[in-house]
Amino acid sequence: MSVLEIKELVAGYDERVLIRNLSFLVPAPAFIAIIGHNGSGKSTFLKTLTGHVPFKGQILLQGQPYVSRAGTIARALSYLPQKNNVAFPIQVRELVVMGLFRQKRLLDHYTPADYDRVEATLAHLHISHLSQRSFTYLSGGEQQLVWLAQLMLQDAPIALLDEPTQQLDVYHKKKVFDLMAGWVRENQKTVLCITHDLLNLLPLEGYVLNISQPQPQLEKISPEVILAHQQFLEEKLAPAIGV
Ligand SMILES: Nc1ncnc2c1ncn2[C@@H]1O[C@H](COP(=O)(O)OP(=O)(O)OP(=O)(O)O)[C@@H](O)[C@H]1O
Repeated sequence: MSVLEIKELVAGYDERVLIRNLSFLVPAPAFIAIIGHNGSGKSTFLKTLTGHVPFKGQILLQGQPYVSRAGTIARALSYLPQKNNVAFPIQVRELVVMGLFRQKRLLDHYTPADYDRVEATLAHLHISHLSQRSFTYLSGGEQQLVWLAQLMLQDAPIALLDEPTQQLDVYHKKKVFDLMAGWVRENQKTVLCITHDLLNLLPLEGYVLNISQPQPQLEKISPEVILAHQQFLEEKLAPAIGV
């Protein structure tokens, strides 16, 4: 059974098709970097996978057709959007513990054991010192690391991340790419990660999918492949064609 299969996917908005006839197969847990120019449709593709953008074609998650069972989809996917705002004051540990929501019933309380898992995850990300801080006062990069902690607790087999390293310094960018590589290698997760940080991909095992190309397909990461995509992306994006 494949982890993820996309067959002749067409997706976009009323006036614009952004993803046209995309097909690929991820047979086993893997890291997939989704790259492309600004506005090429990378976020649109992830939002298609989360059910927020209408599509034609087929999406199979762990062998199940996308439209078959909503519960299956929710359990299979975790998603970290590009912009994730919190409009109320909340402590970091309270925000991170919400990552366990799938494992809880509606009125269940979080237990001391749940908070132990939160602390262990924060420690794994080297941000234990943020645990008691108020989330809204953290820096953009610190907030991004907190969202990653919450995503890790969700523990879904397929993680979708929209530019998780966008606001991070070079040290933390590298750490987060190492972390995602670890999820694949040690926890058999599949990670689809939108990024503009092509150089960070060089040491990784996995694939790139360049949404700016006319026929995007999975290509194994190697220095040559990354360099070719870097050069491709340094050119202007061809204008998208309307429906
Ligand atoms: N809900 C929407 N309705 C109509 N058009 C939209 C909608 N959301 C996004 N778009 C447009 O679709 C295009 C692709 O947007 P998308 O966010 O998928 O690009 P992206 O590749 O993720 O870009 P970036 O690298 O800048 O994050 C953009 O031109 C955007 O304005």
